[in-house]
Amino acid sequence: MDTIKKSLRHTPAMRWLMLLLISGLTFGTYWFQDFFGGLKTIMENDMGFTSEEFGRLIGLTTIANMFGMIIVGGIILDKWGVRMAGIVFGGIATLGASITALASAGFFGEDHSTMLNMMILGRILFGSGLEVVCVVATRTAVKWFKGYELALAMALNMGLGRLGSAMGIALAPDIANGSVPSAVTFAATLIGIALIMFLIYSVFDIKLDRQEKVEGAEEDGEDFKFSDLVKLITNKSFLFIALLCVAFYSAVFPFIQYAPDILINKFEFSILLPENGNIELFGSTSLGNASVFVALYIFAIAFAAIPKQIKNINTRRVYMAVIALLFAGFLASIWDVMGIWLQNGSKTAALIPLGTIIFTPIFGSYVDSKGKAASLMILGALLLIFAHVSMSLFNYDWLAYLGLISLGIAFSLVPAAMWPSVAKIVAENRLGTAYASMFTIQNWGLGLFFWGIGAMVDWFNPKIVAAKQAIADQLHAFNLKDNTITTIRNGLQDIGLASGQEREVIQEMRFDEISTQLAANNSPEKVDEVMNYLSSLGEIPAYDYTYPILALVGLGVISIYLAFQLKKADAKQRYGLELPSGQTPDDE
Ligand SMILES: C[C@H](N)C(=O)N[C@@H](CCCCN)C(=O)O
Repeated sequence: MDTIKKSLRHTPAMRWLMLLLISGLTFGTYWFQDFFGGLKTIMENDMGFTSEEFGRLIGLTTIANMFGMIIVGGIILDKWGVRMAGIVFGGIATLGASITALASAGFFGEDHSTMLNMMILGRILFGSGLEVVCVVATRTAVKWFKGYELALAMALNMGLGRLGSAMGIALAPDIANGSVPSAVTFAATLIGIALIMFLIYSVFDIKLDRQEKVEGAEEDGEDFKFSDLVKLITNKSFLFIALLCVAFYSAVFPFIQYAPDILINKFEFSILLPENGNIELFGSTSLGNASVFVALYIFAIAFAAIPKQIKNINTRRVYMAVIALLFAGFLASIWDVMGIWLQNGSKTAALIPLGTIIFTPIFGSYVDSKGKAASLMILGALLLIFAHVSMSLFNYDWLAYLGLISLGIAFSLVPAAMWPSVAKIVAENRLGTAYASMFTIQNWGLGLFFWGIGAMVDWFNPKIVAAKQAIADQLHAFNLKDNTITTIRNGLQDIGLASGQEREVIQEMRFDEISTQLAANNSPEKVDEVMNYLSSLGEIPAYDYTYPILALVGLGVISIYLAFQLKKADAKQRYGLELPSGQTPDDE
């Protein structure tokens, strides 16, 4: 007993401090993975990106993982332990993020292709660290929390990842303020800070290792083995769940990247928040807006993850009532601003990852106590189809909100049912191989759809793409500060007279209205601002997203087929996916 008392991880404050230190990497990498989603319009206006180039930048982030980086990372993790793996792969992610930031600021050259290619190089490096860093964080949580509040620690860590995604998407346009490099540099700095936090963690990790050796504790070894892989892929249930993982996540993560742009183009949501849509804290609107997300995260955890820790039922009820009251007060205080946020592309899209923080632990508890995992995956796939159909084939705001809510529920439901099911299908000593191979093929699907959706947007909207580029090029050619509204208008009229694909769109423009509006808006000085005005006036038509989203409906249909096949295979192979946690069909 004496030795147990001496180990750092047996002190609650130490465990939670360690969780905070390691979760920085989860938060920072998820932010960096997703924040470009909030910047797509600004990247088009300010940097001349097409949707295909945007998709290529995001899609190629997965390339190292497609070709086995997760497997290599897993092997290194097993050989070197969490400390070294975290430092090496966190370092690679930080280096990649820094290169992306420098490239976006024109450090390697200011021409479009140099910027794009160097940003891609940075993202490839970042992606090489990304997935392994997430596994490191999970393994580290196990190392410190096994025998203690492991489920809560994992929920908090995953929740911080989702919070990173949500804040990245929602706040990137505010941080950029019309200039992409500021937002990229901010995102890269977050990973840098997270790496420093991990280095501080490492000092405690060394100490724990010394202490735990005294206790004789070992890390749980889940090495990747090719012989295990062969056994896994001949198992029908595993095959169906792995393919479901590819199809489902490919319909969700890429959609989230494009969701702000879809809401802006298809449902006419705002690109930037109007002044009265900002919340101020200590004189800063970025801080104020960010604080809303942090508060929502705290409420989500308080509702979904903490009650399980309270054993006394009466205490739990009082606790829930107090949290509900506080939440109602908080909502009332931001009610008006929320109305404006729900009309803004990036703020609304950010609610999808944010919602999962509350719903995933709730569905996770349901799966633990009642089972029905395979049926819930079928339900999740159905919700996914509804979400994408409602946003591709229809044009109603209320239906889009319903679609987004369904997507948020599906995004909480399927992972909550899927990941514990893998643990039922696969023996514990093969779990490392199972997750590594699932993540590897998942990255093929993600890469294809991140890139493919952008390519499809360009493919189905050639005239709008050409017109946007011609207008942005013309505006960049001016020094807006030195030009009058009349010069801008005449310049736009000139390209309207030119030949080319863009001609049709530009000739439709109502130039008098453009001048009046630009003048009324205090003669904007940034290309991005002028482009946004033109879009808000309807002078630049919106992209048609129908077919790109319909492709995701196809993934939903594949998901539902796979979920049914999984249920059938489970009935034969008797893994008990429909049973509560800890029960097997033989117990019945
Ligand atoms: C993209 C990444 N490979 C992924 O699948 N992330 C999952 C979390 C998986 C956690 C498994 N214990 C996600 O839902 O973000």
